[in-house]
Amino acid sequence: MTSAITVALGERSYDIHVGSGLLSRAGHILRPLLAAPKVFVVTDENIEGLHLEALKESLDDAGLDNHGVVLPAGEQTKSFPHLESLLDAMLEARCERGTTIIAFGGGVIGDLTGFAASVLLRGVPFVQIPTTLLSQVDSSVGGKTGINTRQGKNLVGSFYQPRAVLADIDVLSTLPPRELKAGYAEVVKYGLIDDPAFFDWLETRGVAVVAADAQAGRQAVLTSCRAKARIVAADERESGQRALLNLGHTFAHALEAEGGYGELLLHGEAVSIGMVLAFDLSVAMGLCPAADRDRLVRHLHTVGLPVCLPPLPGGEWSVERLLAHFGKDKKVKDGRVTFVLARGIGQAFLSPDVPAATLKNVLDAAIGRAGVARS
Ligand SMILES: NC(=O)c1ccc[n+]([C@@H]2O[C@H](COP(=O)([O-])OP(=O)(O)OC[C@H]3O[C@@H](n4cnc5c(N)ncnc54)[C@H](O)[C@@H]3O)[C@@H](O)[C@H]2O)c1
Ligand SMILES: O=C(O)C(=O)C[C@@H](O)[C@H](O)[C@H](O)COP(=O)(O)O
Ligand SMILES: [Zn+2]
Repeated sequence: MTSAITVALGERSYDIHVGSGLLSRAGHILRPLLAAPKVFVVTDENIEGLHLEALKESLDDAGLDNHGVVLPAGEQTKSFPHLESLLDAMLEARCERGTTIIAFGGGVIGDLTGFAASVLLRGVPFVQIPTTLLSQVDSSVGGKTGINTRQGKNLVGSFYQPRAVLADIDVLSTLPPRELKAGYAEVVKYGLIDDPAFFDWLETRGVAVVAADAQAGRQAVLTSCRAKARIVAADERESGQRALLNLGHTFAHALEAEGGYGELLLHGEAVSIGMVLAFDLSVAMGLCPAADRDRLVRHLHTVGLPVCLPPLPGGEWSVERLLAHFGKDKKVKDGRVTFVLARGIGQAFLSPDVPAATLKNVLDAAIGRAGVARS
């Protein structure tokens, strides 16, 4: 069974299709949405070996003229050099304004491809076919595209909405366990933001989600996509409430940058640690009961996600360096970072008023615990 969730954005509205067997029907689902029969598929080398043939067959069956490129897998691909070679490949294949670009992969492929589509010929249509849990529950929806730069994570990019999202939950069966768990961190995020009942559900079914149980996975994807669609429809360009989707991310992006994008921590793992730090900060500011922070730590630990900084290979974590990354966060206004804090599970809110000393204490304590188990 397939469910469709609409991201309501006026003339830029689109559907997120969630279901089983969608890959084999992709061509027929997409055909009526395309301006021309030419498509250009962007994927990575892991997905190429596992799922690309099935997608190509489906596009051929629908009479689509398909071209494409296979990129290296991993976070390092979300970079200027790969953006350049991707745009070159698209131009070489004679992509036109009516050609639809298909991002077939995880968040790395989706973010890079969406950005390329937004600048190619000043904007060509694109579609997301997400293949990781993280990309199905988060990155394929909402139109944030971009790359990492030397200065920081996602600092160059665009808001550019896809024409459709096709989340085939069957493809999650080939995802390595570490990747499945990393994606699960973004699922937990929705419970923490404003859905305590969903967090309760995750406490009973989360272990099944990270064990690749299809029914639990489908439910997690559907609930997450509904939450993201609602938030994005209300605030597409993050002028307010959309920033709640950044819960844990100011910390996470700094950890990812310090750890060498993708080398030490996957994005979802960094988000897991970052959400704990956001709750630590909320507790330290006297805003959140410690019991809620402990409940979050327990749950993340139960599903096998990190809750503490890992040791930094070849160096030491530094409060000053982390603070310098925070200063480049996109939520900085008049030199002050807006943090996503919580009054409890399901009660996230935005605050530009975090005392510097409290933040420093929380970071000092986290660095002191680096590599140490916490429960
Ligand atoms: N745009 C947004 O709103 C948004 C939201 C969240 C995260 N992100 C970004 O997403 C990125 C992380 O995405 P990700 O976690 O999907 O990582 P990813 O794209 O690197 O994919 C993870 C790994 O899984 C492999 N893979 C993908 N699908 C597979 C499958 N079905 N079977 C087997 N292997 C498969 C990939 O080749 C890769 O090695 C980060 O750059 C993050 O910043 C963006
Ligand atoms: O869609 C959003 O909005 C998010 O913040 C989702 C995040 O999970 C995602 O990691 C996003 O890329 C972070 O955005 P950024 O603007 O902080 O780079
Ligand atoms: Zn994220």
